[in-house]
Amino acid sequence: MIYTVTLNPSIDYIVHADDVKLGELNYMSSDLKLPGGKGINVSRILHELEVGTTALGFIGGFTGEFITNWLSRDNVNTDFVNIQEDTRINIKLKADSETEINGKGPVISVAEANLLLDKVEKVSSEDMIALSGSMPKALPKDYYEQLVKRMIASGAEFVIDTTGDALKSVLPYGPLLVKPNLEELQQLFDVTFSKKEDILHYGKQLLELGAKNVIVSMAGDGALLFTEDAVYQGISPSGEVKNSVGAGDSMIAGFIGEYRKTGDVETAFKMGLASGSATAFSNDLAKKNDILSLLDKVKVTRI
Ligand SMILES: Nc1ncnc2c1ncn2[C@@H]1O[C@H](COP(=O)(O)OP(=O)(O)O)[C@@H](O)[C@H]1O
Ligand SMILES: O=P(O)(O)OC[C@H]1O[C@](O)(COP(=O)(O)O)[C@@H](O)[C@@H]1O
Repeated sequence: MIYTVTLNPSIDYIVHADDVKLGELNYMSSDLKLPGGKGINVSRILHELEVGTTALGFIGGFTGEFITNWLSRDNVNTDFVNIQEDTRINIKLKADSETEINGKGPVISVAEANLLLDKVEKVSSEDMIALSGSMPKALPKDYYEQLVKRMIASGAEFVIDTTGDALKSVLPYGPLLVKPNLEELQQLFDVTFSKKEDILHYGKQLLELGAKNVIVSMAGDGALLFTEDAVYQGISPSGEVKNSVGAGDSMIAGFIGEYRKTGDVETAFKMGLASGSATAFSNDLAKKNDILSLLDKVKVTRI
């Protein structure tokens, strides 16, 4: 079973507007509400790929109900901790350019936080856990580290997709995969890349700090995979981008789902690239057939 953990789920409110003028009344041309939050997206894609998954995390209020109803309608397993406050709403404004305004997230009580720690302790060595996304401010700064300590005691492997100090703090515990995008990698090391060698250098740094595999994702420019033995360059297929929200989460799901089946990082990387692009080319997250039809168009070379 692959468990995902989303500490700060969201309704992603996708708003299309042709011409937005700040300070004036604007009308939407169309809108769409989707369940969001990084771990939930990972679970939705794993389910599409027919990999057993259960989404864990904190969920609350009418917004939380929207998410649980959606997931239950799609038969995605969940085992959330129900919290007192409302799950957040993240605004994704698609006008001339794409603007995102993510909510801070609800307050989570100490008792609620402890319930999730107790849940992850019950995983077994056969399971994998994907920890994804930002933390609501109310949680202690070392909450991700607390989660990791509790679950690796069982021997389960974990992957983590978060940023900054929360990411740095769990690298020594040996995540199977971390997947910063270019911007997140620069922020993590407080640097600005000017050439490809910079990306290669800092990608390898993450291996040295403890990650077993690293993917640096670069949106339409594909991604780089760093393993113990080699570096691979992945080229994404081209296509019409409809909504790239969740492309990174889809990439993680594609990678870990395939890795569980084959144990082969290169094939897993291909599935990750196809899943990320298939989501970028869809309004919602990708469907299985969209992902599979892109697999042949993904190119991976050892560099
Ligand atoms: N415009 C695009 N065209 C083709 N593939 C894309 C595009 N945007 C994202 N992808 C695919 O999804 C992956 C993850 O996207 P990226 O935007 O880098 O992640 P994140 O959503 O975490 O910022 C990319 O490496 C690529 O494979
Ligand atoms: O937890 P964070 O970092 O605030 O991000 C949450 C947002 O990220 C998403 O999971 C999308 O992430 P990616 O585009 O990086 O795959 C949205 O569904 C959600 O609104």
